[in-house]
Amino acid sequence: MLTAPKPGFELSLPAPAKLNLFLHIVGRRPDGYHLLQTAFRFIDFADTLHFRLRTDNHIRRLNDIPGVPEEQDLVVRAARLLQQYTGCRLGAEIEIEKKLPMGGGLGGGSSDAATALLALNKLWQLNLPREQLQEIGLQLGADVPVFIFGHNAFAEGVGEQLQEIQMDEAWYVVIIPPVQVPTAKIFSSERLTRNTPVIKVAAFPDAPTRNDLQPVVCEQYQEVNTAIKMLSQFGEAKMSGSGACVFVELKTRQAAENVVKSLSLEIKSVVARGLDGHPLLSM
Ligand SMILES: C[C@@](CO)(OP(=O)(O)O)[C@H](O)COP(=O)(O)OP(=O)(O)OC[C@H]1O[C@@H](n2ccc(N)nc2=O)[C@H](O)[C@@H]1O
Ligand SMILES: Nc1ncnc2c1ncn2[C@@H]1O[C@H](COP(=O)(O)OP(=O)(O)O)[C@@H](O)[C@H]1O
Repeated sequence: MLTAPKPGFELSLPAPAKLNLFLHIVGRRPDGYHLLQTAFRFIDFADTLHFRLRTDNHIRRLNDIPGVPEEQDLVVRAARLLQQYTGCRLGAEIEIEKKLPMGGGLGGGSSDAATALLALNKLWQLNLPREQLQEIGLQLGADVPVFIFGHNAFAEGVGEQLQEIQMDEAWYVVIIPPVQVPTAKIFSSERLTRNTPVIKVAAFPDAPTRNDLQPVVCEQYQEVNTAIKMLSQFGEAKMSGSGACVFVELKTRQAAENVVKSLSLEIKSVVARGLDGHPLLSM
């Protein structure tokens, strides 16, 4: 998955999506953030980021992303935070080839930020260890650390306490409903249950699991409800994260492609392979 840099750039790197194979809300912190348990799996559906070194300290995003002003982009914020944290006086120009849906529950923005931290750590020759990059990443969002950790993981806390888990080969059909779900809105719902009993990591994947955010999202977004119903014909369909994307697991690529063929042409979907780890794990 690692490719030669695009001409004119020093580095071109993937930022893969994640699926939450389950997501239990087990409590709430005094600051309002939710304690959860989840299993993160990386898939081969990804954005691509291109990095060019600047010898001044400017950080520039080269392309427009509708709905995300440059200053709010998690990639730009990650780069600035890394500069602040290390005192580094170098800068970068960054192009983001966006494929992952926004507000999709696939962690696209978080993954872009994690790839930026890993890339700039190299480009600026900072040599920070991954654990330190994970701490910096956590300041940008609860989902950022796992993309730096790099292993498929069982996660606790707000998603930052990570244990590597091995996962079997699997293929996924992911439906991308035509809606964006704001994560904060779902977490603040009165209808959300916050008392699912804690499970042990060893209980996964055999223990019965679910996504506690799913009923709340399905109630508010009919498009997500419909996608779950459609995929339920083929297996246990679940929503990823706070939605809107919905997925079902299949054993082979062929089986996944057959599911896609049987869906109406109006339904936006992708077939993705479950990865053994993040493509930048060995970086
Ligand atoms: C739900 C999950 C599951 O992996 O994924 P997504 O649907 O976003 O992909 C994550 O927990 C999301 O992580 P992330 O998207 O990084 O969330 P953040 O930016 O940190 O938080 C956005 C908002 O969601 C709420 N939030 C988030 C995480 C958490 N454990 N408890 C919360 O209550 C907070 O209101 C926060 O202001
Ligand atoms: N580089 C980026 N890519 C996508 N979204 C970004 C980015 N930077 C900031 N955001 C903001 O983060 C929000 C959540 O995006 P994303 O992480 O892709 O979805 P989710 O959290 O549902 O998995 C977007 O709606 C957008 O406002």
